[in-house]
Amino acid sequence: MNFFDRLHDRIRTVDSVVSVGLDPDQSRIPDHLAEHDLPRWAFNRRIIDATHEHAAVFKPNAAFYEDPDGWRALEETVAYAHGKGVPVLLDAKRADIGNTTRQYAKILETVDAITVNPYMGRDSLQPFLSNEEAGIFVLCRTSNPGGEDLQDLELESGEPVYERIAALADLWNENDNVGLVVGATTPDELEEVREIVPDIPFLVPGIGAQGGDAEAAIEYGLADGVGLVNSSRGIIFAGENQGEQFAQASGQAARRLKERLNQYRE
Ligand SMILES: O=C(O)c1cc(=O)[nH]c(=O)n1[C@@H]1O[C@H](COP(=O)(O)O)[C@@H](O)[C@H]1O
Repeated sequence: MNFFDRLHDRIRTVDSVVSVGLDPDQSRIPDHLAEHDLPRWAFNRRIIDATHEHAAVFKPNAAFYEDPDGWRALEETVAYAHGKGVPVLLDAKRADIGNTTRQYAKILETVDAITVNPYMGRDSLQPFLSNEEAGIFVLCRTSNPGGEDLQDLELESGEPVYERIAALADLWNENDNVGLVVGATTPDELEEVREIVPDIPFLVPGIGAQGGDAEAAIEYGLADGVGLVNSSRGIIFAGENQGEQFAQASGQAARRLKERLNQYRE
């Protein structure tokens, strides 16, 4: 079954478009978990237990797992999220020459969806795009301040680069498996990209810690009700100062974000 059909079902089941970002910064994991064999896994397991009822997906960012213990923690985390019935979107922002991307794309046997970087063009993404079952989220207009450095540059046609990426993503969407990443910190750009691609679901990061616009994230991020609004630190570290109760605060933060976003959903 196509990823976006599965996501549609998941969103309906939990009545939520919240993507819970699993970015377990080791310097912020509660002290009482430090003695655990894999503190990041111990942390994530408790976060998943507390938030899964509000999670349309879990989105681990690969940057937080790139060492041997991290890989094990990620493997456990993905399996556990799947055990709870929650799809996993790996935020890896991948792409390379085709021969290398063919290797990268094997991760889609383990996770349900991935973020990819369009900078190297279509052939660098083709092994991902060819996977009909997976969700492939192409970076379009990112939420960080430097997102404007390249993505806002005007082409000869007068359109900014991020709009061209959106138009290209539409062409790349032969398998109905492409999404776009557009940050909530630039609501005008969200609106513009939505006009170019009415039918493509967005992953909208930048809510919470980055201060993005939740209403715009829903108004423009969803296509036919399908899309994702991510918060990572705002959920997983909501109970940072609450010791062993930390996960309970994360559950409440996820539920509050769900309810806030649901006010704007039709
Ligand atoms: O691809 C992403 O998810 C992403 C794209 C983007 O434009 N901005 C952005 O913040 N992200 C990711 O979304 C998450 C945001 O985390 P918080 O700011 O803690 O909610 C991080 O994992 C970022 O790497």
